[in-house]
Amino acid sequence: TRSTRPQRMLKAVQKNAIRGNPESVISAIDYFCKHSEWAMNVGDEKGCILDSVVTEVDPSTVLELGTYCGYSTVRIARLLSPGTKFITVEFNPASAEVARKIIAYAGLQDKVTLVEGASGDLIPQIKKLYGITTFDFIFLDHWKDRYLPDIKLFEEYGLLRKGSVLLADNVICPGTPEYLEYVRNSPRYESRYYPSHLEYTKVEDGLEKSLFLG
Ligand SMILES: CNc1ncnc2c1ncn2[C@@H]1O[C@H](/C=C/CNC(=O)c2cc(-c3ccc(F)cc3)cc(O)c2O)[C@H](F)[C@H]1O
Ligand SMILES: [Mg+2]
Repeated sequence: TRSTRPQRMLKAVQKNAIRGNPESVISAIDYFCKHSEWAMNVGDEKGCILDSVVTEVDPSTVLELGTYCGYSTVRIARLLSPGTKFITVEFNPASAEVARKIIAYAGLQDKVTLVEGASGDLIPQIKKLYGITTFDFIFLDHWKDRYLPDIKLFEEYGLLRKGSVLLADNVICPGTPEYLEYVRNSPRYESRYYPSHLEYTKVEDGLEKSLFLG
């Protein structure tokens, strides 16, 4: 049977990257997406914005929704201080398997807890299952129509604190209009748009950073 795109991406990492070297894993995936097959990783341009926000926040607790192949997981994990709790959520078992292998190839498996499941099911249980009270940094990159319902779950289950930073991918393309409207109009958030481009293209896209005010 034909391989999947994530499986071909993993092969490219195993062929072109250096085991234990996160930068080379990131470069190998970007090269694969630019020269072989486009894939919906946050990419190098938006990835640099992601890097700068993670570095600025220097979080002790991190949540990522939508692991996919683990590209942004590797980007984030490589910047975290020792002891940081990082949970990434992926409900497609095939994607989760590829992500685990890519994260391990980068040597970052001890920094990341990859949870297989749906964000809507996991969020209510995170405190109980992982002993996390609030998240300092959340990266949203899963189904675009789930950003808004999930941010409301964060509020409902008390997973945000004054100063929590949420960073959302694809707020222009494919777009997350309801989410944008919410975070930009709610008095409980201070939002800022970071203009960029859809990964590996010249199409306009960007990231929305939202600070929870408590
Ligand atoms: C709903 N709760 C979930 N819980 C756990 N894992 C989940 C959940 N929902 C999805 N997943 C998991 O998260 C991933 C889904 C990512 C979706 N991403 C995109 O669609 C997306 C699309 C484009 C795009 C732009 C232009 C174009 F022409 C074509 C595509 C660009 C992007 O950067 C994206 O991120 C994974 F696949 C799914 O199993
Ligand atoms: Mg995305």
